Parts: sequence; C-alpha cells; structure tokens
Amino acid sequence: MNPAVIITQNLSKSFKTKVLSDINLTIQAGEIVGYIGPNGAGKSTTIKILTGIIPDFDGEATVLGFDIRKEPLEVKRRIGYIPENAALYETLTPLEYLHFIGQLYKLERTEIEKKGKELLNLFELGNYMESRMTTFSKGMRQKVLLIAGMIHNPSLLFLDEPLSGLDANAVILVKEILTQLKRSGKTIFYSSHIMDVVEKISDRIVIINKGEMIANGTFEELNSQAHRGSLEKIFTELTGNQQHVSAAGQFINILESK
Ligand SMILES: Nc1ncnc2c1ncn2[C@@H]1O[C@H](COP(=O)(O)OP(=O)(O)OP(=O)(O)O)[C@@H](O)[C@H]1O
Repeated sequence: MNPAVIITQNLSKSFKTKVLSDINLTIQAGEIVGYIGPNGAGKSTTIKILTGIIPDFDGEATVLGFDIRKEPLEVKRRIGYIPENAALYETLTPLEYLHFIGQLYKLERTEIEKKGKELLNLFELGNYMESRMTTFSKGMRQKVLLIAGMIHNPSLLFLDEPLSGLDANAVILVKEILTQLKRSGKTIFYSSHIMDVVEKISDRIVIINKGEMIANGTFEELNSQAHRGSLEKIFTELTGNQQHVSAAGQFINILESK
C-alpha cells in the first residue's frame, strides 16, 4: 500500500457552533479523493485546516508527514491549493500574478515565464496574458487560479470547487488533467458539487453532512450500500434531501402568490 499523505484523527472545528466533528481520514499517495457534501457541510473548513490556513482546531492532522498544527509552512511549501473564492490581485495581469505566486514557491523567473505562458495558452488565455484581470470573467479567473495552484508541480493538490465557472471545454480539460496527474502519482483531494465529475474521476468518495463524515468508499461501495445508481441519487439519499420536487413546487407557488 502507498504511504498515507493525509491522516486526520478526530479532526473537529467550532466557530460559534461545531462545524466539523471527529473526521477520521487516511488518504494514500496517488489517490483522487472526492470530498462532497451539502452547502455548509464543512468541506472548505476541512481543506483550510489541512492546508494550514485555519490554525486552530481540535484533533490531529498530518499532511505529507508534517503535523499541520506545528509545521504549517513545511506543508504549504509542498502542496498546491486552489481555493473556492480567491482574492486574485486583479490589477495584475495573469503573467504578473503567476510570477508573484511562482516566486513564493521559489521558482526561477525564466521557468515561471516559460511555464506560465505555455499553461495560459493551453487554457486559451494566450491573448489575455498581458491584460489586467479586472475585466476577466469568472471562468477566466478560475483558469488563472488553477495554473497558479499547480505551477510548482506539487505532489499533493487540494482543490475546492475547481470547476466553478468553467465552460464545458475547460471542464473536460481539467478532468483530464486531474486524471493524468493521478497517473503520474500525485494525490488529489478535491471538493465539488458536480456529481458526475466526482463519480467519474474519484478513486474514493467521502461524503460529509453537517460536519460529520457519513460515507467513505469507492463509488461501487457507496452504490452497493445505497442501491441508487448514480452519485447524485446516493448523495440526496444519504444527506436526506429528497424533497426537491415538492420544494421546487413550493418555490413557484410562493412566486405566484399574491
Ligand atoms: N470564518 C467563519 N466563521 C464562522 N463560521 C464559519 C466560518 N467559516 C465557515 N463557517 C461556518 O462553517 C460551516 C461550514 O462552512 P464551509 O465553508 O466549510 O462549508 P462547505 O461545505 O465548504 O460549503 P459550500 O458547499 O457552501 O462551499 C458553515 O456553517 C459556515 O457558516
């Protein structure tokens, strides 16, 4: 078995109330893990703890062999993180932004310039690399964030809703990049609401609901427990939200009421 690159023991977090309760995860090198759950379930909070952004939490978490509480910088240096809502420095151009990020990872200027241009071209941003990002669409910004999070070729990647705002072609490209990164031995921990993508590319799926882990297994294992046929159906069954037909009807009734 490959070594474990993420281990959590009773990982918990409270803000005013408890938002994560006793999450126990062991993720091996080379796995793609889809971390899914309803809005507010605690996905981003988990990722922010594992990437050293939220320093105070209960329980234990080890990432790439480092205790994240004690050695967050050692972890940050070695991972890639693509956040859900990042504050891009929009007055910069994509290339300037990649230089800024690349230098934090101690990459050479020439390497950043070469890789940055090639990667931006691949994401069809070649004509915009010298434009200020203030005018960029959501999807264009997301592409820059994806490149910035991976430009230093980390062995472990955290992606929080990485497909947000991307068009169908870009979604297909990112799916394929993740699959090929896995083939080259990288570990990917990512959260998404796009169930068919999670179903297709994950080796393992972890579902959390209200801060608690309610499922952890391959798609086949989850499917054999829930007998539902698609991840979307398993998800709605396990997270207890099967009222969407009546909720949609109520929504329209309220709109139409006088
Ligand atoms: N800084 C904070 N202060 C107080 N509460 C917070 C903070 N960050 C998150 N929370 C709360 O923690 C809970 C989990 O939030 P989190 O962002 O982890 O959910 P999520 O699963 O990523 O949701 P989504 O799918 O909507 O992005 C929510 O109830 C949220 O309001």
